[in-house]
Amino acid sequence: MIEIKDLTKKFQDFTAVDHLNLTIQTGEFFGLLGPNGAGKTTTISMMSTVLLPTSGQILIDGRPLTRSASEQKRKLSVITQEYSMRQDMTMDEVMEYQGRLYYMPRKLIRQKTEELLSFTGLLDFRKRTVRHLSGGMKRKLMICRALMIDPEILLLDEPTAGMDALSRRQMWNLLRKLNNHNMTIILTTHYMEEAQSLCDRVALMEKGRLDKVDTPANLISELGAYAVDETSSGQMLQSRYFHNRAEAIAWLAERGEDASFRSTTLEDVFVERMGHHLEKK
Ligand SMILES: Nc1ncnc2c1ncn2[C@@H]1O[C@H](COP(=O)(O)OP(=O)(O)OP(=O)(O)O)[C@@H](O)[C@H]1O
Repeated sequence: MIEIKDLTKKFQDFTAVDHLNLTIQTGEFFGLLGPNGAGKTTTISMMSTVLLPTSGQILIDGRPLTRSASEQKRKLSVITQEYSMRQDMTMDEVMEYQGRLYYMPRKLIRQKTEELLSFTGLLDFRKRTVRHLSGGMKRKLMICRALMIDPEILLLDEPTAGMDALSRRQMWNLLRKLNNHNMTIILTTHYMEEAQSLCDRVALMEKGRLDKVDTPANLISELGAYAVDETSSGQMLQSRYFHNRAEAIAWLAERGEDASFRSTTLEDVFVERMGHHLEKK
């Protein structure tokens, strides 16, 4: 279990993360969502101890996470937005280098490399250098590298940013597989469809503060699970949300041609909640 308690990060006078409180259960698939600058990456960076909190703390299984808490740190692996890998190394070499960093025996390094590259569908490309990998393959390789030390918790900062729809879905399947092996996964994403499809619960952040934490289904049902989009001359005007299907259909009938009916999505929740906050600026 991960407990984030009153976690705050200031950069000089600017507060990037403001008294954040969250509890994430073991085996949970958890999403950190929020507009640009909400504090998601800063939160992930504190969870990986790359950044130190200004105040507050993070507990892993009840014990404080600090830079020197090697037992707690070993439970976590982080995958950042940057491809922090040497371009001239092959996949095999990247994995071997990682294993050696953690003083793993050679035999175990070879065995885990085989196992992980096969698990992620990269085995056929193991002799390729990083320079010659596609963006999606590089991200998968970063996951393999992060899994080398058998972490219990995987932190991913925008794991599918810039990926095409097919590669994104492959990545989703891979993350689901890992989560099914009881790995706790925490990711940040700007893709609401991704969060809705993968996450057990999501936290909506805005300006460093927590706005709401819940399951995507609860957030959607709170807004109203039935949506009617109102249009005029093919232009989208606004969406209305209904808790009751019959009411939504009645409204649709009233609007005639200038409306369409659909299910509400997490993206609607995001736009409604975050748009509201922006208007208050
Ligand atoms: N090293 C730093 N020094 C000063 N300000 C910083 C630093 N790192 C982040 N910030 C600021 O903190 C705020 C939160 O940044 P963060 O990168 O955590 O946001 P984010 O939610 O991950 O955004 P995005 O979705 O754009 O990646 C931003 O306003 C950012 O400019």
